[in-house]
Amino acid sequence: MKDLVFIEGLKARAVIGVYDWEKQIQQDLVFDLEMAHDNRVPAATDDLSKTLDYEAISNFILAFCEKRQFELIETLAERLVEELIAAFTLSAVTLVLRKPGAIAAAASVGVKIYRQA
Ligand SMILES: Nc1nc2c(c(=O)[nH]1)N=C([C@H](O)[C@@H](O)CO)CN2
Repeated sequence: MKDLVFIEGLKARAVIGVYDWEKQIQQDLVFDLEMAHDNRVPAATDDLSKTLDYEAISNFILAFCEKRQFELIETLAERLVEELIAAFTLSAVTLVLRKPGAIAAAASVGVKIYRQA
């Protein structure tokens, strides 16, 4: 089964970084998610409650970034995916997390993880 629900280019602000100056400011983060889901079920019923609600998941990510603080983007990615799997009963998720302002000479840097429940 190859169906997905995805979120692309979700922009959030977070206190994130290893250096002292980074702990005093918020920086931009950008999230791409692919979440496995059998989309035939919501399509058959036309029922939001049978979907992975991308609005609810986006709001969850924005709230997570607002209230949590980490040094590494790896840690943020791992903790966020753990919470998403638990909160939305995800079976599998791929997360790409970019920190576009981190390296001036690079368009972006980041991590990509894939986790199964
Ligand atoms: N693999 C990683 N490398 C680095 C990270 C990180 O979170 N993961 N973080 C930093 C600094 O916080 C950097 O973003 C400051 O510009 C360096 N390398």
